[in-house]
Amino acid sequence: MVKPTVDYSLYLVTDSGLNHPSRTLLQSVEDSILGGVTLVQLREKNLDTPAFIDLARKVHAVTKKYNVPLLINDNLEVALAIDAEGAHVGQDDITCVEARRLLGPNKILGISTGTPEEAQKALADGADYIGIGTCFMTQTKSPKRTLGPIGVRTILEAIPAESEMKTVVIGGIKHDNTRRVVTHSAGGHGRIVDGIAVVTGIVGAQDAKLASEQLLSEFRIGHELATTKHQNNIRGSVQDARASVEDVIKSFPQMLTTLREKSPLTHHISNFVVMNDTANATLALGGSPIMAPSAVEAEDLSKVVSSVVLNIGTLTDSFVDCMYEAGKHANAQSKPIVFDPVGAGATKLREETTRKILNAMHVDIIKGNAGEISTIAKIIGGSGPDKTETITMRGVDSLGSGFSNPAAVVQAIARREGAVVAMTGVTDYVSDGFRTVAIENGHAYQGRITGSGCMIASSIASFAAISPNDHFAAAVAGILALNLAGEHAAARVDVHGPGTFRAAFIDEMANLTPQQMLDEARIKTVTI
Ligand SMILES: Cc1ncc(COP(=O)(O)OP(=O)(O)O)c(N)n1
Ligand SMILES: Cc1nc(C(=O)O)sc1CCOP(=O)(O)O
Repeated sequence: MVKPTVDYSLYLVTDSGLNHPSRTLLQSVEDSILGGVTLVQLREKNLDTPAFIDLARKVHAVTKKYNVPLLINDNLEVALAIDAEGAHVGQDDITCVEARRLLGPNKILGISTGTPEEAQKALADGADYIGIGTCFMTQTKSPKRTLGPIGVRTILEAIPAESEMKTVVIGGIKHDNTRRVVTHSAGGHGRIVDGIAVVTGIVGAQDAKLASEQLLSEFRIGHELATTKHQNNIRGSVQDARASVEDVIKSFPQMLTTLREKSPLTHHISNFVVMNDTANATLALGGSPIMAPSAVEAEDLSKVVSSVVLNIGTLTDSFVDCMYEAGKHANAQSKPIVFDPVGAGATKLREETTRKILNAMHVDIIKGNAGEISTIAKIIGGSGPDKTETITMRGVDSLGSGFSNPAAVVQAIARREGAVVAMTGVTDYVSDGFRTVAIENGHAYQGRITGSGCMIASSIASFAAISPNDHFAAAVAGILALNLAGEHAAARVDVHGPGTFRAAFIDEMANLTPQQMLDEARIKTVTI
C-alpha cells in the first residue's frame, strides 16, 4: 500500500462529548465530509481500546465511502487494528520516532507542536504533518497558552521553505476567524498553513455540513489572500459574495428598525471615563448595555449578550483579565467583538495589551482614530525575521501623524486581519478588505466632548448584534447613526457649546429616524 495523498484543507478532529445532541457522531462525520471535510481524526478520550476499535471501524466505513483518510488520535493499537490511514500523536504520547516505527513508512503521521523547536524535531523525526496550536482560546481543552496567528507564524517560519512537511492550525478555529488565521500567520518565506483542524466548529454545530462548507470556503479565501499577499499584491482577486455598498446603504433604515425592535444586549468592558456615556448612547439608539468589568461573570454573560465591546481606555489588570475571558467566550459563541484600542500607541502597556488581544482572540471589528490604527499597523506588520513581511500600506506617511491614503490603510489592515476596520476622524473610513467607504457625515462638536469615539464603538456593537453576517454594514451604520445624531444636535438652537451638545447628542440618537439613515447619508465608495 502506498501512502495516500492528503488534502489537509479542512481537518475534522472528533470529540463525542462535544457532538451535537441532534445526531450521532457517525452522522456528524458523514455530514461534514459532504460539506467538504478532507481529512478526519477520530479522537476519543474516554473509550477503552475494544470500544475505540469498534467505533473506529464504523467511522472508517463512512470515511472510506468518500475516500477521505482517517487518522486515529493517540492510540496506535487502534490505528493498526482497523488499518487506518494513519495516526496523530501529542507531545506527551508515544514519540514520533516510535510511532513511525510501528506504523511503517506508508501511513500518515502527525504530531502536535506548540514551539518552533517542536516543529523542527517533528520534521527530523519523520512526521508528515504537524498540528500547530493552541491558536485561540478553546473550550475543547484547557490550553496553557495561546499562540495567536503571530505565534503560528513563528512556528511556520522555523520550518525550512523547501520542506514537504505539512501544517495545520488548531484551537478555537471558527469560520469567522479562519481567514485571519490563514492570512496573518503566513510566514515570511511564503509558507502558508495547509489546513485548519476543527473540533467544536464542526461536531458542535447545528448543521455540520453547512459549518464545514463555510469553514472550507473561508480557508480557501484566506489561502488565496495569503498567496496573493506573498506575491506583494494586496489587491488580490478573491471575489466575495457580499452586498454592494449601495445595497448596504439601502438596508440602513431596516437595520435601525430591527435594532430598536430587538434591543440587543451588548457587554461593555469599557473605561471609567466614558462608561456612563456609552451606556446612555447604547440605550438612546435602541440597544441595551451591560457594563460588567469582572472576569468572573464573563462566561455567563457571553450566553445572553449579542455583542461585546472591548475598550482599553483605562487599563487595569482586572479589566484586561475580563477582556480575555469575554473575548474567549464571545469567540466560542460567535458573538461579535468590537475592539476599541483607545490610546493604543500612548504607552507600552496599551500597545502590549493591544497586541495580546489581537493574538488571543478574533476581533470582528477594530475601531480607532488615526493614531490607534497606526499602532495596529505597526503591531501586525513586519514581524518576519527578514522583515519582508511588512504589510503593504500605500499611504502611510508617518505612523501616528496621519495617512496620506487612509482608505488604503484601513483596507490593507482589514484584509490582513480578516476583520472590519473603521478609522474615525473628520472623514471616517471603513473597510472589510473588499468594500471600502468614506463617511462624510458628523460634526466638529463630536471631537470636543470626551467619549464620542467610544460611543461610536457602542453603536457599532449594537448594529453588529443585529447584523451577524455583515459586520461591514454594522460598522458603517453604527458610525453613520452617531454622526447624524451629531449633526442634528449641533444644529439645535439650544446647543451653545460642548456641554449642551453632549446632552443634545444623546437626545438626537434617540430621535434619529430610519429614513434619515438613508436620506442624509454622505457615504462614498473608495476604489483603491
Ligand atoms: C491536528 C491536531 N493537532 C493537535 C492535536 C492535539 O493532540 P494532543 O496534543 O495529543 O492532544 P489531544 O488531542 O490528545 O487532546 C490533535 N488532536 N490534532
Ligand atoms: C484537540 C486540540 N488540540 C489542540 C492543541 O493545541 O494541540 S487545541 C485542541 C482543541 C481544538 O478544539 P476546537 O476546534 O473546538 O477549538
